[in-house]
This record gives sequence, structure tokens and C-alpha cells, in this order.
Amino acid sequence: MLNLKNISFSYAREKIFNDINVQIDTTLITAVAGRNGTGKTTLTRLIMGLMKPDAGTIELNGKIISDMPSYILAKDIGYVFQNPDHQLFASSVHSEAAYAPLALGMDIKLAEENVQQALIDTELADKQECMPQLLSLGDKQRLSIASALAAVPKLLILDEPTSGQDCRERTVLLRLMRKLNKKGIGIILITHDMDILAEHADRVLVLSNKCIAFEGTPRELFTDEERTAALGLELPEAVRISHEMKLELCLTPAELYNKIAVRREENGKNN
Ligand SMILES: Nc1ncnc2c1ncn2[C@@H]1O[C@H](COP(=O)(O)OP(=O)(O)OP(=O)(O)O)[C@@H](O)[C@H]1O
Repeated sequence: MLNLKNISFSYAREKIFNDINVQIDTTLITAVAGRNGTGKTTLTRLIMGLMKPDAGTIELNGKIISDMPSYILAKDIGYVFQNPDHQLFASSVHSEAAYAPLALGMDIKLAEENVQQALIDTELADKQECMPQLLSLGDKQRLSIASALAAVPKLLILDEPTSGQDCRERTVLLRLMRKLNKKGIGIILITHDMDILAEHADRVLVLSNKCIAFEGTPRELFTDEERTAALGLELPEAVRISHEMKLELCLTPAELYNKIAVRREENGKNN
């Protein structure tokens, strides 16, 4: 469990959070959403120890982490930036993935095993000698994830991981995210993409007005159309169409197709 207690934070004179309290289940995929500038990235930087709260504490599994330096926290929490070019610096895929475990002092043999597993998980095992800068955006993003995974984190924070990617790369990344979660890694996913949020998140936090304005499941969030709009969020396509067709709320295209098929069948029987 990640427990944020009475967190307040300001940049110079701009207050970003005013006494936030929230528990995040680190076995799940938790999406963090909200309008631009509501503090999604700031929240995850506080969790990562890249910045310190002005007040309050952050605990991971009962241990206070908000006073720990980020390089110590990197053992437990992996952070993947929105733009992988801000993160990648090594001359090969392998050395990029090996950097974190070696810098954290992991035994060389164990580090190599973890690097190989991370590269297999991220489908980059056949690109070990490639230059990171020459990879596609999707490969770069997965390499950033591999670098975090090689340190064997308990929690992975992904900041808009699919931005700028094509449909195929996006699918590969989302499949990877679910696979990692099934292997026991908690995911915090910052996203503006409500289709992704509806389909892949177990829980959602929405930031607004310097606090957590909503906490619950995607289904609970999108059940109330007015609240969703007030929080500055779009409805996912499947939700919008199911509302328009006066069907039960559908979060995903698959759910929507099933509900439409059932309705057709019922209409067929009645005619
Ligand atoms: N280093 C900084 N110094 C001063 N102000 C900052 C800094 N970083 C962010 N801010 C401001 O803090 C507020 C929250 O920024 P943050 O990037 O956390 O929001 P966000 O919800 O992630 O935004 P977006 O959806 O646009 O990525 C914004 O008003 C932003 O301009």
C-alpha cells in the first residue's frame, strides 16, 4: 500500500496540493487523471522522492519514504518519463537496461539475469546491441520500462506512456503493462486517454482544485456523466456510444459489441 497522508506542496508561490489523503493499492493498476496542470506529474515526483512535500508523509508498505532520497527509492519504485529521450543516455540497449541495477549496487550476475528478463518482457531481447537513440518511439518507451524493471521495482510509475505512439506500439505497451501487473508489479499510470483508463485501470484518482476530487473504479467514474465533465474529462468512446444507444454502461469496445449483439438478438426474437 502507498499511503499519502496530509500532503501539501507548492512551487514557489503556486499551491499545487492542499492536504491530500489517499491510499493507493500497489497490487493494482491505478490511473491518475485530471485537467492539464492539476499536478499529476508533481504527485508522482513526490512519490518518487524527486521533490519533498511541504507537509505530510508518504508511506510505502508502512515505511515512511517521503524523507528518503530518490536514488534509494529507485530500488522500489521505477519511474518512466513521458518522453523517453529525457531518460535514455547509454550507447546500447543492454547498457541502458543494466545501468540502474549496477548503480544500485546489485550483484553483477543477478543484475545480468534481471536485465535479460527485463529485455525479454519488453520484447527487446533481440535489440541488445542497438543504439537507444535509433529505436522507434515505442521501442524507446519500452526500453525506459526495461531500465526500470531491471532494478526489480515493486511499483512502476508510467507518465503518459503511449503518447505519440501508433496503434500497434500502443497495443504492445498496454499488453506489457498488464503483463507486469499480473507478475505482481503495481502500476501508477498518468493518462489523458480515457479509452485507456476505462479499459485498463482498476482504480482511478482524479486531481482537481489542489485535491483528489474523485477516487474509485472507472465504472463508478463514468456512471456520472455530469461529474466526469465537471472534472474536465472526456467520456471514453464505448461509454459515450452506450449512453447514446441507451445500453447499460460499457467501458470497452468488447463490452459494447457484446451488449449490441444481445440487443439485436432480443429484437430478433421480439419481431
Ligand atoms: N518545476 C516547476 N516549477 C514551477 N512550477 C511548476 C514546475 N513544474 C510544474 N509546475 C506547475 O505546477 C502545476 C502542475 O504541473 P504538473 O506538470 O504536475 O501538472 P500535470 O497535471 O501533470 O499537467 P499535464 O497534464 O499538462 O502534464 C502547473 O501549473 C505547472 O505549470
